[in-house]
Amino acid sequence: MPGEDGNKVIIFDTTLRDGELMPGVQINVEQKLELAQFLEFMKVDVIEVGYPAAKEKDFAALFQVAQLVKDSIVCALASDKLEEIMVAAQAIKPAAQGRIHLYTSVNLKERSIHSQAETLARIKESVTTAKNYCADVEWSAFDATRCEPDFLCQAVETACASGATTISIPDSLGTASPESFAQLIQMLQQRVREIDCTTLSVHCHDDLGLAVENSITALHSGARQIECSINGLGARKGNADLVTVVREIARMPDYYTNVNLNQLDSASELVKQIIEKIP
Ligand SMILES: CC(C)C(=O)C(=O)O
Repeated sequence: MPGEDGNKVIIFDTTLRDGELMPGVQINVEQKLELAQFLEFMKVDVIEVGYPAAKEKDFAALFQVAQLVKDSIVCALASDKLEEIMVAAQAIKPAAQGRIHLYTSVNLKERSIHSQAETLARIKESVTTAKNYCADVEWSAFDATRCEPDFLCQAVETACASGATTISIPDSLGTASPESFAQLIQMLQQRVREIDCTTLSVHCHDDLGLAVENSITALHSGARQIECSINGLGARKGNADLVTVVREIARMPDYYTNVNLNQLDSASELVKQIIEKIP
């Protein structure tokens, strides 16, 4: 991975985006602002604030967070549709450090050469377009753990060649085991040479209660960014819990994060209070 220090693990918080997909969770713009400022204060590296093309309030939240937050990267999610990329770019315009996070589903149900070629073309076009707006572009291989491995390699190669600076391998439905997830990450490291020029990220869901273990295991296979959320909020059973991930890494001799360990309990409490206020 690029950068001066290969042992640093980048902490990417998605409480404000994937966290809101947990049944019953809603976070309003003021609460997003409050939590984003706290995440910056505790030195989270990347804050994913929302999906602005899908939710109008996320556009407002992103635009305001982007004006206020200077030390963390402010990130907006978009699919590979060009209209969505433009909305994401507008939402993060005021950011001192902005990121556009793109995703494309790589688990193709119909495995025709035609649909594979179309998907690769969409990845190329979307990453290239996002790069015109923002130097920092993350690309996620949605449903990577259930994708055909040869096609996953081609998709990742395409995203790297088109200029993605971070490649994320999500276990979108939370079906992977630590062994199978580690093997997948190792396979990509071995077969896609260009991945070395990017930061390799993981995004694990907790359907089997393995999101933290899968994320930590991936570090040994070369991942250097972990996507997680405070109190593990996220779609269905949630994402890897940031508090646990950061504490686990702090106990490991080979890796470190920039996150202030003394603020973890307060962050957890703040999110609990926000959830309790939901009518
Ligand atoms: C959009 C992507 C990153 C996602 O949330 C997932 O794969 O679970």
